[in-house]
Amino acid sequence: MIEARELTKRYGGRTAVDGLTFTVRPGAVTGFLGPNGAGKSTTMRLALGLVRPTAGSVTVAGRRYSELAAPLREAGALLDARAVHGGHTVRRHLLGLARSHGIPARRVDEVLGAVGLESVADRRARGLSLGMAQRLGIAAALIGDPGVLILDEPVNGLDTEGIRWIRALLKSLAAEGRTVFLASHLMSELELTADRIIVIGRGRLLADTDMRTFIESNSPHATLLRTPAEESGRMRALLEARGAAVRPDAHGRWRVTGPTTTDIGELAREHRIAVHELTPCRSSLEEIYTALTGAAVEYRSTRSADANAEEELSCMPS
Ligand SMILES: Nc1ncnc2c1ncn2[C@@H]1O[C@H](COP(=O)(O)OP(=O)(O)OP(=O)(O)O)[C@@H](O)[C@H]1O
Repeated sequence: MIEARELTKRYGGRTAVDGLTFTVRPGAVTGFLGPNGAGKSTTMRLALGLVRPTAGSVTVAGRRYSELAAPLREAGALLDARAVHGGHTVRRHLLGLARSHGIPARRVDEVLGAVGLESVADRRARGLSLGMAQRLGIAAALIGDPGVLILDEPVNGLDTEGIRWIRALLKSLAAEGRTVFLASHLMSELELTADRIIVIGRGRLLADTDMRTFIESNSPHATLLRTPAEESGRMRALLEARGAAVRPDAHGRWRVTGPTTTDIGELAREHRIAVHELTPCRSSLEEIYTALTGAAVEYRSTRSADANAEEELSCMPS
């Protein structure tokens, strides 16, 4: 468990983290999202005792990180995969960590196996690809078999196989009852991996909810409908007579807002109109996130990427 209460960090006149209160619970992967400069890394550093809060508090496993008797056994972290002595071999790096924290050396082979780095155990860290360095960082985070994992962009540099691997790993760690706190810019990946989501912007909390609720409650109540061309005018009229808003989409379908998907299907059946497609809409995490954080983006280009945020959210099959 990670608990932040009114957590605040100021650097001079700049507020990086602004009164954040949230709880990251065990047994789930919690995604941590926010635009560049929103304060994610600072929050993670505060949780790991690397910076001190200006006000408020953050605890890991019920204590401030600095008060943990065996920190690596309580919380493992990956903040910067390249922050490793380049001259050390993979094995030596992990052995050093284990020895300095009273962790048995056999644990090194276990974590090397868990992250798939056995074959490069004797290679120097500076010769590793970014993807391998990420795996080494994850091995280091796991070395104390901790109940809490704090991972800042662990997917960076991983190829498709690596991304699938880390997704399965994080889900299995959460299923074992661990707390997994994961910052990532890869929305589609986070959507697949995280059970819960915490969104911040300019240091402030914007959302703290489970992923499904976040997507469902922020998605448009709309349905895509395709009928045979000769029936589409009649279908539209029937829908509009019931107060539905009906617009064509770019693929020759009606986008229907108002009635439920079930009601639309029943209406078509009642009037003996064939239905070739009936798709309830939901938005992607990325679209909802862009709309939510539009106002909280600190560094934006003049031709802003969120210029489209005002536009209607798209439709993906639920
Ligand atoms: N050591 C520091 N000294 C001064 N300002 C800092 C320091 N660390 C972070 N900041 C500032 O605090 C704010 C939050 O930065 P932080 O790195 O936590 O954001 P982030 O959400 O992790 O961003 P990114 O997605 O780009 O990694 C930024 O405005 C940053 O410039």
